[in-house]
Amino acid sequence: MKDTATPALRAESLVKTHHGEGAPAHAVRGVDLCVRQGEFVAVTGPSGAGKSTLLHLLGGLQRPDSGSIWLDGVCTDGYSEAQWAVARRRRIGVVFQFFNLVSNLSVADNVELPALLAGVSPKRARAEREELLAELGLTGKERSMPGELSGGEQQRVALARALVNHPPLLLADEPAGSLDSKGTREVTRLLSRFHQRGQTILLVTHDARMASTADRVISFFDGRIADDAALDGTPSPGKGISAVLELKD
Ligand SMILES: Nc1ncnc2c1ncn2[C@@H]1O[C@H](COP(=O)(O)OP(=O)(O)OP(=O)(O)O)[C@@H](O)[C@H]1O
Repeated sequence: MKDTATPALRAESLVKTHHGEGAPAHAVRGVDLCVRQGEFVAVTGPSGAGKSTLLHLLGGLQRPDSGSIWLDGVCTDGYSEAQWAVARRRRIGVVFQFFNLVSNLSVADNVELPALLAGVSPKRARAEREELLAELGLTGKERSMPGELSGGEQQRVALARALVNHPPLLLADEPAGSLDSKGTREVTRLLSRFHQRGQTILLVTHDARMASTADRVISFFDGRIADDAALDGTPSPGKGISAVLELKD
């Protein structure tokens, strides 16, 4: 049985400084974070606050200068690239603003690829893909190439790809950042639907309506958590569902 007491994600004293051309950018300056199983957390904040860097650290796409990250209670200190790659295949789904689809693979192949890489049989990968594409309203698009789809459709394929291995945690960085308001509503509804089924989600977004569908909103400012709605002692108001119901076409 799933241990719901163990946080889906925990980070302690995370620090990351980028050394580029100019002055060092202190993107993450000591972040402690705990995300419960099944929680939907939105991270908001001004441009340059360090939100994307934080998500990259939590997904193992960049390494912290110091601090630790636990996935489902397992400490990732000392994880190799290969171990992070396995974690991203099995335990963390990642969706970014720009779809991250393989442009010369069909929709079907894009979605099945992570499953096949994780050792799932071709038959099961196909079944998972069919189920997800149907769920995301993409049946009939299997043979299309990413470049033949609208932005909203591409982002739904990216979601299918991120979720095909049923990762306990979904990290989404501005998943609707390149979409119009209709596409944003589509992605918002889908995230909410997956959350209602128990998916843990950590979402970075500039979109206030999208953030309002989460259980908890963290404001990130200058590399630090400036405000965390879960810290003020109020129980989660369950506003997520009502905010989604308010989203009209
Ligand atoms: N690879 C990098 N090399 C150098 N500096 C970087 C790098 N990535 C990010 N930075 C800097 O780190 C700081 C935080 O950037 P980050 O992208 O994490 O912020 P953000 O809150 O996600 O911004 P946005 O909302 O605009 O995407 C910024 O000053 C940025 O310029």
